[in-house]
Amino acid sequence: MTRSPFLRALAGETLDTPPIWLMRQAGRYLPEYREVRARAGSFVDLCLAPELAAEVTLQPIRRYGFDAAILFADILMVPYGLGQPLRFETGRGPVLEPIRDRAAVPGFDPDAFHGAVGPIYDTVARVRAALGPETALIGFAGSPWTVASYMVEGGSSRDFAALKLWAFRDPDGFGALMETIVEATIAYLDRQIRAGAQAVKLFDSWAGAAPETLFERWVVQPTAAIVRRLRGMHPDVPIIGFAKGAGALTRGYGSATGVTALTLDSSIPLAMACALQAERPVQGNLDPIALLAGGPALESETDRILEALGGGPFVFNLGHGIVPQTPPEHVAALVARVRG
Ligand SMILES: Cc1c2[nH]c(c1CCC(=O)O)Cc1[nH]c(c(CCC(=O)O)c1C)Cc1[nH]c(c(CCC(=O)O)c1C)Cc1[nH]c(c(C)c1CCC(=O)O)C2
Repeated sequence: MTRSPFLRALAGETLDTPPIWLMRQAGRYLPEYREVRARAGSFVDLCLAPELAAEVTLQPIRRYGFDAAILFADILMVPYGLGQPLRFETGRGPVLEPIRDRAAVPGFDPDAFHGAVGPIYDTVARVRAALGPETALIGFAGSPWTVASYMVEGGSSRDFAALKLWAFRDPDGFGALMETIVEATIAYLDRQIRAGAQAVKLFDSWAGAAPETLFERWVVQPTAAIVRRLRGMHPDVPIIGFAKGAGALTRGYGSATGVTALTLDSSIPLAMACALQAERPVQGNLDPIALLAGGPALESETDRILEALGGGPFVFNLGHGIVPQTPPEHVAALVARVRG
């Protein structure tokens, strides 16, 4: 089977037209998503309903012909699978019962975990069966540091004080939590790959909250452990790392973790992106607000990125997720611009 453009770029090929997909390409900016969402019950219910989750995964592929689909689920399905109560409140985001000491750390029980999140593997299989060979399917999980941030803070956070206090004061106890998350994440991604995911992405959305010492110990090392073990099981499946907000620490992140490719957020200057691209394929990094703006600003921002990174192994993407207010026509205009 000829590989899709997306997988070719991740294998290090430079393509005449870079493949494109967008973070949060399935979501509230699409009327057809809002329609399914309204009849799904809760957001967690939607993530666990294979027919509906497959449908919303495919919606942006039908509309725009993106080069990759990303499984519709959430990074917080790992805490859910570990038995931590989870709900999403409108206007507030995720709400979890915080875990803040070693006594509260759950162990990893594979049967209970896969029993709870098993429908997600069905979604993967359904989506893979519905896609043509030219469209790749990406599986994903959060990186342990970011997943831990929600488990410890009990939701989104501004300063990550509870997370960092625990990591600084009690590295052994915090390490027990990280160990559980690492084991669950490996098992979860292994099952996504076996169900049909052809690449996986590790989202470390809050990597930028960690100072250098915590970054090395709790962002890099757990990610490296996941990469090493998954690669042993699935040597040909590319693994994309996304250490959002890591700034200058992004330089060492690729080689220290062993990820195949890097997603770059919009704060990474293109000169630095080019230097990183000399070592591994890169993906990014249009500002989602430029996509919201549309018009000449969107065109010039897009062209700068294409000029800087189009001459090497590259996947066009945003530097973070599409914002819900984005007009769907702006996405169509972006795809047309990238495909020339
Ligand atoms: C940090 C994080 C989360 N989830 C995710 C991350 C990492 C990427 C990032 O930094 O954004 C990853 C994620 N979340 C979702 C996907 C699905 C696939 C896709 O990208 O299209 C993916 C890959 C769906 C979702 N996950 C969520 C929605 C919106 C919920 C809804 O439709 O009601 C979607 C489509 C909810 C969610 N999920 C999360 C939060 C903080 C929220 C609330 C904020 C918000 O509402 O945007 C946690």
